[in-house]
Amino acid sequence: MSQARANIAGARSIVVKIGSSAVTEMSDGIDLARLDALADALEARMRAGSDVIVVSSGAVGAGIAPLGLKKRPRDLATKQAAASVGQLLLAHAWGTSFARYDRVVGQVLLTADDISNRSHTANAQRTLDRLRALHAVAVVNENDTVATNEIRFGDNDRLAALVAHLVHADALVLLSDVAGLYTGDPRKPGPDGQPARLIEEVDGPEDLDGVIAGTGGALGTGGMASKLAAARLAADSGVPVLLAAASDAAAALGDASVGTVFKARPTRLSARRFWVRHAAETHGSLTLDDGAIAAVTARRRSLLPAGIVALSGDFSDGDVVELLDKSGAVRARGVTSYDADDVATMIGHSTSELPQDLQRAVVHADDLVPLA
Ligand SMILES: Nc1ncnc2c1ncn2[C@@H]1O[C@H](COP(=O)(O)OP(=O)(O)O)[C@@H](O)[C@H]1O
Ligand SMILES: N[C@@H](CCC(=O)OP(=O)(O)O)C(=O)O
Repeated sequence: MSQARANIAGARSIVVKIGSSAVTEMSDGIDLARLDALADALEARMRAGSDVIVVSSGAVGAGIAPLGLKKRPRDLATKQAAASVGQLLLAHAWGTSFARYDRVVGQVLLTADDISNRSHTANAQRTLDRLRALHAVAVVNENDTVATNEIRFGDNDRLAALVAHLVHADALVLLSDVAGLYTGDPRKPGPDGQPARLIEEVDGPEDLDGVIAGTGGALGTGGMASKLAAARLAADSGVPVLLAAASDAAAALGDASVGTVFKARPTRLSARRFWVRHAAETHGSLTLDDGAIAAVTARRRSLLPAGIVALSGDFSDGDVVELLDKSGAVRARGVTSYDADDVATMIGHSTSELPQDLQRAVVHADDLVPLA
């Protein structure tokens, strides 16, 4: 067995994300038998000594049938209505299922703002820690009824990876309706007419060459692309990921012998750079000339005002901004040392031309993270 699988099998703290497709059915709502089987596997892992946090999707899926809807709604208001009905049922179902083991469940609903705002992050972290200390299992979901399109995590794969980072988990397990990552959408033949193949191990980006990450099922949100993005995010924080079928939960949470394993990067991003890269909300952008793009991405230099050609947004010093190239592509993110009004006066000037109080870099190299 590979080291990454052994690390997941032996992880002391683990975040387990359960997809909508694993716990809900379009016409019947929550599938209680499948949910019980998942709770059995989660309880077994806790009894074996691991701390487990569950991130459960399925609120929207669970609300579809009771509201008499025919399919997963697309518009935000109906999705939120379905989630408000479904979340209640989902939390109750988890509570009832874990009660078979006298295990208490705590519901934790988070918005992206809770993770990008440092004081909210600390509160969420404290709640999760205390639930663990009290032997209760946290069941986390996005707080769908207040999350608008602009401020959504987008999908629970991303939320689960951010939670894994937040609680310093040793492993992330994504349970879906598919056995793992395939070379292409397993529902379709590949471009060569051959069926897609299961990839057992992803050690780095080179193992994803040619892989087609397609859309999800009728109940899921992000499909395979969001799982790959989440695996990348987890790898950045040093957390290995196992992607497996929910029907294989006992093996996935036992010896990790099933599904696709994503190795974590050996050198993890510092907490601050991880926050800049993945978690922080951005408040504006700076457009850079080609020389400045090369300096900040390839040579890892600080951003000086001479390389800035334009700015947008009303940011304050300490905010995270996007650094764009001239085509508008986001090439890096970083913490600005000045507010937008100051940067506007500095654009294009060399440092020596500026007054003493404006002679620091606009974004210091330590606070700047290039995007691949
Ligand atoms: N390369 C791929 N490998 C595996 N599954 C894929 C791939 N491309 C697309 N998919 C689809 O993604 C689905 C899982 O995504 P999704 O429905 O969003 O799951 P969940 O509800 O568990 O988050 C699978 O059922 C599968 O059909
Ligand atoms: N918060 C939403 C999650 C949507 C979502 O990301 O679904 P999935 O792709 O199945 O993990 C819900 O509970 O329905």
